[in-house]
Amino acid sequence: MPQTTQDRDHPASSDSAIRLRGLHRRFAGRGGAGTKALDGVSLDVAPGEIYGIVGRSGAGKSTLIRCVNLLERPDSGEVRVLGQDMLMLGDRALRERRRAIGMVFQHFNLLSSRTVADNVAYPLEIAGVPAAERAPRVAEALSLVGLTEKAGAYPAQLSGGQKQRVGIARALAPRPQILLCDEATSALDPETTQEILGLIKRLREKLDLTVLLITHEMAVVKEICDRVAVMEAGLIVEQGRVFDVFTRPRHPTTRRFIADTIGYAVPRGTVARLPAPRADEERRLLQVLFAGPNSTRAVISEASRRYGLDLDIISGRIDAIGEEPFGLMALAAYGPSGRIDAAIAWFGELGLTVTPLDEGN
Ligand SMILES: Nc1ncnc2c1ncn2[C@@H]1O[C@H](COP(=O)(O)OP(=O)(O)OP(=O)(O)O)[C@@H](O)[C@H]1O
Repeated sequence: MPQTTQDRDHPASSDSAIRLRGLHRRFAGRGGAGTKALDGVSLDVAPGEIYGIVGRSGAGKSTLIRCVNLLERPDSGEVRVLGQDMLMLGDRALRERRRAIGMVFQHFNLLSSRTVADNVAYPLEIAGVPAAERAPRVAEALSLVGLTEKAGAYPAQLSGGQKQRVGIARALAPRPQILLCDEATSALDPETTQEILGLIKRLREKLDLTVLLITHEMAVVKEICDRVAVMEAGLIVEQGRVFDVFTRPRHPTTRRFIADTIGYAVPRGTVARLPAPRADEERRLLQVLFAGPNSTRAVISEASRRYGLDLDIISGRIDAIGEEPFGLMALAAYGPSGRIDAAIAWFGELGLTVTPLDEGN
């Protein structure tokens, strides 16, 4: 089955740090046809980028990210990491290759009986790194995450954010080129989430890492990712640069994710204070997202003149993704239904994104 994806800014796949092609993975179910966790997924992650995969529970995100280091084997498809065809590797070569791929987990997966330093040393022990070499590598990894002074502590003595720093240090100890983050901030409070995302961003710069992360939170993608893929039912339904996907979402699932993150419903009290529409007109609440050359308020007054509508600005704010700003405005549009539709279509032609808002959430 062809992949229903809408891709933008696809990098040259031969240069990809991670290249996935046509991945299928089905899990046997009780009696029935089973679950298609991956239904033909292709993806390219460029070296040095932070790439986010977002989707609701059950979309197939975990299965996909686990296919990159072959914790999960796809039934069919191609997995290339740093140019290496992973599915061709024997056990020993695969173990070696995995050292270039660090992984960070939602629930940290630390060994409670080991100190912080011994947790970080663990993957080096498994890899057979001699003890004399391990100590400086552990010190280096702990310094990168700012936890040098906790080397002798046990996981139970740490906060959630500190535990995740240990998880990251452990992933970095074998000096990987790629970091996989499986819902790395989902168990953390918002402030600690920001702290960990900031750390991942700094580590990417400092160590030239390529980061692939999965999350169910579009806010994480907005904060940290360069590009994003939206997954649903084992498929990527949309992918592209985060700014483009946020400001011009094409797939309904993406629109819902974006609305949850940046959209705002109009408070009930505000709606109650709006004038009622006349008998021959309709009132519709709209959110207009401005980005690029037409991001000016003049567009609103021109739409009002062109289509003979009253367009009341209820609220507005400027937001940004990375360094790129965009504007969000809530409008109450009054006029005949057909003319409101025509104005919405005209906004669309100008490249603005218009979304109906619920009255009174
Ligand atoms: N080992 C397994 N055995 C059977 N079914 C599985 C297995 N792993 C995943 N699945 C099923 O495959 C589908 C995709 O699961 P997956 O964990 O990849 O989704 P997800 O997007 O990561 O969701 P979540 O955020 O809840 O983990 C789900 O329907 C899940 O129940």
